[in-house]
Amino acid sequence: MAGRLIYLIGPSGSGKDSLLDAAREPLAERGGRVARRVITRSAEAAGEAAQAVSAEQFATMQAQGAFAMSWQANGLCYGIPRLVDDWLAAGADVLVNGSRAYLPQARARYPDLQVILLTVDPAVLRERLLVRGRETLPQIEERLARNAEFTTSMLAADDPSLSLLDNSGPLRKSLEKLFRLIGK
Ligand SMILES: Nc1ncnc2c1ncn2[C@@H]1O[C@H](COP(=O)(O)OP(=O)(O)OP(=O)(O)O)[C@@H](O)[C@H]1O
Ligand SMILES: O=P(O)(O)OC[C@H]1O[C@H](OP(=O)(O)O)[C@H](O)[C@@H]1O
Repeated sequence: MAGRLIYLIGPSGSGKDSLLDAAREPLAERGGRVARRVITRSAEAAGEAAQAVSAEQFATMQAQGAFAMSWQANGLCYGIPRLVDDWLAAGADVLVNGSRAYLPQARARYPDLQVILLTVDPAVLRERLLVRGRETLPQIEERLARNAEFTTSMLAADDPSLSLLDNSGPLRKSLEKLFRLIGK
């Protein structure tokens, strides 16, 4: 039986990567997987959970059909490896760090995907981006502006297929909520 794609989205800085990192082991114990993104950013900024590539490498990988999904945002290219399709076909549930803008395309390709929207108090969000310090101040302001636009439109849409998960509190609590939402 095919597994389910769980598409985690939310503002930059809301904690998607942190939650995915925390979910990796407990999900693996239940037969699930967390996808590793390919991103055109430096290896240092990409961290362990993503593969850093140059723009040229990304274009080559894309031309070779290396990605199940790919998008551009924040001046970067993002790819989700084709490997996730093998995992899904083998029956594993797969968690991915997705893009809000790419949701319609993701839905078209995976009609049964489960969408989880992370929310976080706006003041907490700003603070988290500043403390993380991965982007410059103008880049952080751009991300906050992009987030404000999406948050308003996504919540206004009142989409019943969207599950909301508030990550304003401790990560451990959010992890418990995530596993409840995905029924694991
Ligand atoms: N529940 C939490 N409590 C406190 N700090 C948190 C929590 N969740 C995440 N953080 C911190 O907030 C910052 C942003 O988290 P993270 O990088 O996981 O966000 P993200 O949604 O993946 O962002 P982006 O989309 O920009 O990659 C990090 O410094 C992380 O340690
Ligand atoms: O704004 P939207 O379209 O939701 O997503 C844009 C992209 O930016 C974030 O990644 P990161 O902060 O660069 O790691 C998200 O995870 C997503 O891939």
